[in-house]
Order: sequence, then structure tokens, then C-alpha cells
Amino acid sequence: MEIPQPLQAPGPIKPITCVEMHTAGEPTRIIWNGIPPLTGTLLEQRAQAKSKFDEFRRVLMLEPRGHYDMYGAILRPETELVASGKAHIGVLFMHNEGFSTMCGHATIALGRFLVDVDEKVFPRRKELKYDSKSRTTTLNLHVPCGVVEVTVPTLGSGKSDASRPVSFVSVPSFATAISLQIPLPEKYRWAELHGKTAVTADFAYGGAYYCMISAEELGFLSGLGEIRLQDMDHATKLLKEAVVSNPDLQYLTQDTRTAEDGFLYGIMITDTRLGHVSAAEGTAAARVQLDAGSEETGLCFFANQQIDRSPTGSCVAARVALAHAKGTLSVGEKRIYNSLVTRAYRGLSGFAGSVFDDAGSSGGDQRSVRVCVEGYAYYTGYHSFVVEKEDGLGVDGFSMRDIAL
Ligand SMILES: O=C(O)[C@H]1NCC[C@@H]1O
Repeated sequence: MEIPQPLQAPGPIKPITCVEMHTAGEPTRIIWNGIPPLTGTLLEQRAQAKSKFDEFRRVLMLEPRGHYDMYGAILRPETELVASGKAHIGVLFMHNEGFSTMCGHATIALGRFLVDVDEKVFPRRKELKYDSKSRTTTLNLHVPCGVVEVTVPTLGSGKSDASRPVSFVSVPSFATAISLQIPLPEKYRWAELHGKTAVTADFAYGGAYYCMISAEELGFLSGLGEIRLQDMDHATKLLKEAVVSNPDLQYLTQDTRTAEDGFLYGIMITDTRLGHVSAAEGTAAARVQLDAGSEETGLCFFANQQIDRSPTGSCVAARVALAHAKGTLSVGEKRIYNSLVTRAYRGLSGFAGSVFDDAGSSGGDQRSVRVCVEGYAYYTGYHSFVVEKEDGLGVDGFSMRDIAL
């Protein structure tokens, strides 16, 4: 793929150049040029991005260049694991509130992008191995939670093949609590509870920490069949606050390499009653399908109540680890995870998730499994962003939601 040249904008403006993709409807703004100087290990680079250059995130994620639900990936060609040969390239993930530890949908998009670009953008591109039997290229991506192995379908020309799914193998993933009662002090209760003072939920890690709760348990008795976004936003926000503020529940998110990464990233509302949808039921004919035995739908609120359009790859890893811990998904068995978008638009495909291997058997944590997540990503365009010096808004991105809600 030809990478476009940055705009030659007037004045002392540094253009930021991005390629745009979507994975199951969720955007990834891949930033490859105009990135501020970040040095050291990947986590040190993330700390500098947070403390010194937060305007870089705000200007690209928030309005008028982004929107409340925008997602970004910053390429980091130099990291400690790239230097030691354990990874080919690093990446930092960002969203409306800050930086995340892992992102599956962006990993799927990055897989295609990194196979398609040249050494100018991806210095170690030449080191990637092409397997002619499976017609795939594999690469190791250094993400804040560790290293994920990405397998990208590749055409004879060396470019990525959009007609087959990209897959990645997650970092060791595990359930942290099954059917846990979460007490809800009065200030954390919402209308649909109708007097209930606690809810039951599951917790799991898939590179980031998630809480899984059924729509019914939240009080939405029609499940995700009736989508009440604002009410679900309110309920998940309160539930997250109830978990995060409860000292007895801190252990649920404290099992990571760094204390900074042990936080509850998202609430996934599940609905197992919404099983398979035939192509005829969707709004578009199915073009791509992943084969799997079972299928379920979810809606994920993450970061500052951002809504994932995709089935949330890192949460698929968490959900597969959870299903395995519950004994409902055996090694190698595939399950399809839909988002509301992939359920509605059957021209898109959900993510397939399966237990890849038992991380415990290779010397890791006994409870952990590595999960294989598969999905499709597509290019949507490219941007060269500028900020003119006369622009009164400067680099202060805003969100209409903060003003209006
Ligand atoms: O697919 C994922 O894992 C992500 N999508 C947005 C929120 C998560 O980081």
C-alpha cells in the first residue's frame, strides 16, 4: 500500500498522519507519523505520552478530529522487546479517557496494516516470515500487557488478504471471579434494579480486566434484543463505580505486572439468549462467516463509557478464559462473539474465540489459557491532521457528550 504524504499546511504546523481502519465496525486510527518523541521501554513511552503529550491523544481522539467513541493506535518501532528480538514492533492504544493495556480489534487491524506497509513505517517488516502453506505472515506485536502473536492472511504479492480473517493469540488470560455478588450501596443503584441491592457478575482478564454481566441481571429483562443505550450506559457506569470503590473487590483487578495496569477497563453486557442470526434476519447478506459451534452477543462499555462497536477482542479473550474455567468451552472449540453491530449487519462478522493452549502447561499461571481471537478488519481511508495556530480550540479536543449530557 502507498502511504500518503502529509499535508503541507501553512504555518508552524506539524502534520500527524494516520491510516484509518475498522474492525467489525470499531475504528482504529493508526498513527504512524508526527508522533511526539517517546523513549525507553514501551511502558515508559506510555507514561511520557500520558504525562507530557496528552494533547496528542486529545487532538486525535476527541472532536472535531475524532469523536467520543474513537480509538487510536500509536506505532512504536523501538521498544525493549523489539531490541531483544521478542517482538517486531510495539504499539500504544488510546481512547477517550487515556491509554489501554490491550486492544484486540486494533490488533486485528494492525496485523493487516503492518503486512502492507514498507520499512519506512515498519523498520522490521523484512523480518516477517511468510508461510506458503497457510498463506499467512506472522508477527509479534509488543502491546502494553505483553506480546501477542498475530497471523495475517497474505496474498502472493505480499499484501494482506482481506477475504480471510486475521487472528491473534492473547496473553495468558484467566477468570478472576465466577458468579460474584456485587453489593450496590444506595448511591450506586439504577431504576431497572427495582429494589435489588446486589447483582451477580463474572470477572476475567484478557489483557485488560472486564466484568461480564447479563442484561437480565442488570434489570433489562428484554435483554439486548431491546437496546436502551442511555439506560445501559447509566447502569454500567454505576456498576463500575460500585466495583471500583469497594475495597473488598480490589483483588479482582490486581493480578497484573504493574499496579498501574490493574484496573477495571470495561463492563460487558451479555445476552446468551440471542444466539445465531441467519443472514436473512440481518440487514445485509452475510459475506464473511466464521465457523463455530455456539454464538453469543454482547455490548461493551469501556474507558469513560465508550461503546465498542466490535465484539471487543481482549474481552473475547477474557470471556473464552471464563467459559473454559466454567467448563463450558473445551480447548480448540470455537465460539462466535457478536457485538450489536455485527449482529445487525451480517455483512460483518463477529469475532471467533477459542482456547489456544493452556498457559499453565508452559510454566505460566495454572489458571491461565491463551486465547485465539479471529476477526476481519478493513481500510476506510487516511488522514493528515493539522492544528492551525489561529485555531482558538488549539489542541483541546472536546466531547459534545461532556457538554450536552
Ligand atoms: O477489541 C478490543 O479489545 C478493544 N476494543 C475497544 C476496547 C478494547 O480495547
